Amino acid sequence: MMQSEIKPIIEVKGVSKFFGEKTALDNINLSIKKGEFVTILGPSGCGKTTLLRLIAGFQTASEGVIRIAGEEITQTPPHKRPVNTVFQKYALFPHLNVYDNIAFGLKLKKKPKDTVLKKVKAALKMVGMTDYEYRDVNSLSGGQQQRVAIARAIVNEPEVLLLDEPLAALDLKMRKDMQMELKEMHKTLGITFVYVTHDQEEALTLSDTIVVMSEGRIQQIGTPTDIYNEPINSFVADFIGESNILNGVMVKDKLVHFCDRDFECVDEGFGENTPVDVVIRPEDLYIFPVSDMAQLRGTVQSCIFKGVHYEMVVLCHGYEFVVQDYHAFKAGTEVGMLVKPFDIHIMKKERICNTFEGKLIDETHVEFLGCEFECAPVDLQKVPLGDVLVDVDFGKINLLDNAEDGMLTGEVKFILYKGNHYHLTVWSDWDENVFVDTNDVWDDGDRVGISIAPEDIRVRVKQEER
Ligand SMILES: Nc1ncnc2c1ncn2[C@@H]1O[C@H](COP(=O)(O)OP(=O)(O)OP(=O)(O)O)[C@@H](O)[C@H]1O
Repeated sequence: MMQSEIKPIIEVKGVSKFFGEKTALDNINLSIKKGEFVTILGPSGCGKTTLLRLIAGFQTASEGVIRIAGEEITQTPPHKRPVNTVFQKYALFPHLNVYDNIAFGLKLKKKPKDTVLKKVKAALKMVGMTDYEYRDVNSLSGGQQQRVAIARAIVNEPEVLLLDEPLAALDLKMRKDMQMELKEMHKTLGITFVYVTHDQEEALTLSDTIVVMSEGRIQQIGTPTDIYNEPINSFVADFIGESNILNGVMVKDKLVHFCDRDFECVDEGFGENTPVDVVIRPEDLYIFPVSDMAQLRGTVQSCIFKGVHYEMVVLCHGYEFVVQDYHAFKAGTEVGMLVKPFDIHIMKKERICNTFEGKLIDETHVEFLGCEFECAPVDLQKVPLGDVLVDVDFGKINLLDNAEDGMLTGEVKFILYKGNHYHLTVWSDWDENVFVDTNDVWDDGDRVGISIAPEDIRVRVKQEER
């Protein structure tokens, strides 16, 4: 059957979830095909567990519709949905042995004893735990307990298996083994797996389709290769594997400028002289002793062995490039670098400065982000009092160690290193993102004060929306 002919088993349409003021999910649209292995991937707090819980029925959507196998189940309780969930914590009954844990659901449904026996044995075989049926679950290792949890979920023959970071509590070796086994199980069972993880490598290894989420929204849906090779924006590029992400300017079709020179690339349709993000994977930079062939010349800052390859940081035109190669170039070495047009990925910038909705109060005061800011005098003939837009450049937002010293406060949520500076997303306590370019080093989760000088606040007319 053609891929496109396969009916969706799960349809999520316009789904949002609010917890009080907090938007955990914002207009999610997702269609999952029968038999697919779909991974929902994203950093902590992006809403992936909430989405899974809505599909499972442990929580209800604030807006939108969820269908499973063609039936609307938005308000259907969990036990009436054709799904089973495996959680990160094994959630086994400690007073029951392995057999009784797995048989629990079947016994509840009053299935005949010999059917229960047959099904439990088959499930145990599937997870590689034959002969463990009479063991006390407390005597099992973490990995074995998780296998029992999976057996308990699949014994009910659900149409969809939901897995919420099921391997997160296991050590690295066990996790890798279990990943392979899960993939095998998926193939053998032929049912749909919806898998939640924050581990990009796990997502790339396991999935047919990856759904990348950030801040309650879907950023990109695609196959692992699509997502890795053609990330849609710098967030996805950074989240999926390591990348060099630089500010550049698309000069014209197939020509991009960064690091003080033009590079041929394959991208088109960005217009002329358009600011863009340029993404180059560390393995796509060729590094060699400096020669005329070099497009970029730089000095190696550090070189560490990573097991198979070396990872080097090369300082070049004030930008730090991460380069991976099988050959080591020692710190201090002058090197040349080359990148093929095909390996330069161009991404549209989602924004080039902060734009906030605000209210002009008088000639020198404007309200936005929940505060009243002093601004440079505004010509009231051109910009009347009332609703306005306020632009502030990324580099003109000051972050302060002492949160109380700011005009408002926030939390550093996402850090992107752009070769010669950091681009931060700060979630303000006014529940709006503030984007900041800085050379200072901040950590994810840092509480900060935010201040803006009056001369850096640009007020403009808010165009009537059509
Ligand atoms: N019951 C709740 N009440 C209030 N806020 C909640 C509740 N559940 C989740 N949230 C908030 O919704 C957002 C999304 O949470 P969710 O658990 O779905 O994220 P996640 O991507 O699964 O993160 P993690 O990997 O850390 O579990 C978070 O900001 C979280 O604090």
